[in-house]
Amino acid sequence: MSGSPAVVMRLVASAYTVAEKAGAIVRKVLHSGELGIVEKTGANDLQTLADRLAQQSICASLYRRFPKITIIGEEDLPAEEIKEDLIENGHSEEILQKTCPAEYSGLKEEELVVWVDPLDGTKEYTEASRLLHHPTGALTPHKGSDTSQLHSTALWLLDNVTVLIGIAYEGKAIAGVINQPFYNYQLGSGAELGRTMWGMPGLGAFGFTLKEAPGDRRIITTTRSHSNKVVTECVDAMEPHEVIKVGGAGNKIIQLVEGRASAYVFASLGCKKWDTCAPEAILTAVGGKLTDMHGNAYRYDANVKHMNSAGVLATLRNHEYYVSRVPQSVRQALKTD
Ligand SMILES: Nc1ncnc2c1ncn2[C@@H]1O[C@H](COP(=O)(O)O)[C@@H](O)[C@H]1OP(=O)(O)O
Ligand SMILES: [Mg+2]
Ligand SMILES: [Mg+2]
Ligand SMILES: [Mg+2]
Repeated sequence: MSGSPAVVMRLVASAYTVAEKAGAIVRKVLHSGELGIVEKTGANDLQTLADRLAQQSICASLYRRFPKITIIGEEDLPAEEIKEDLIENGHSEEILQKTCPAEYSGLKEEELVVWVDPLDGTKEYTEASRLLHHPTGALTPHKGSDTSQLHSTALWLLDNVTVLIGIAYEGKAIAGVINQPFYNYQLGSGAELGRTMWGMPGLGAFGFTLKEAPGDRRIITTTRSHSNKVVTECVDAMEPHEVIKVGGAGNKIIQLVEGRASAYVFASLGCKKWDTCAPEAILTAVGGKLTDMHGNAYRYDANVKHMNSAGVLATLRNHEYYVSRVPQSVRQALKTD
């Protein structure tokens, strides 16, 4: 490679390190026990101090380096001076060494739209915190006790949490970074927590080992905290061998690419563009697909509606099968934009 790296590669390289910093903020707020929870539209739509700080950190850090990009973050925050210790100036040297796919090498800052979900799986994050900071002391569990059980549940919930930074060009998700702040929780105290995955269609996906779910089983991953009758009806229509209910859109895409699930099915509104942009880029980079329940692609232009009104259907393989199983009643309930 000659000359300076392509703008989009520099942006992904920065987003990688910025997502790591956001992940560290998410861990720190959890340990403080002071979550500062705010209800947005209701009890299942929450915002915490971690969502706020992580978004401020991500947006301010990226804008400092790339002043002309458009960033759309989940949280509505007042414009204010960001504390310097929230700024991340680093980047991943490894990403800068990669060759940018030719079609993206000439993209300009002002053509890129960045979709930021500072904390995906907020509901699970707050539930985990409640368990960990339970008066019976689940933070310091004794083996075999009830608190040990609470502790395990809390850690399992925390594994649902991710930080999502997606990059779009001409309405398409062309790069994505996912940080999973509590990855490796099974290794116990003292283990270094967190990992970062990233991907770009045409270049590949990194930070995990791609694995396909068993071809002879339909394992459906779906919502844990935003279910309703239509959601359940649609999962049942897939004739699943197994259903896994977990939190977070990022987390469910990780399950697809690591072979724990064959399809992510969410026949409801609720997920927004920042939930799906980064996951879609990584999934597409390994040959998968993310669409609405009709099999139509979502667009990520700066001016699109934020809500993914026609649901989310994502697979690594056999997308058409799952689209074909969506019941007529669901198709009618969820119209393509
Ligand atoms: N009804 C809803 N209200 C608010 N956010 C939702 C809703 N449904 C889904 N989401 C967002 O999509 C993610 C995936 O959904 P689910 O966990 O239910 O499968 C959630 O973690 C949440 O993102 P976030 O946690 O960033 O607010
Ligand atoms: Mg939210
Ligand atoms: Mg989210
Ligand atoms: Mg969020």
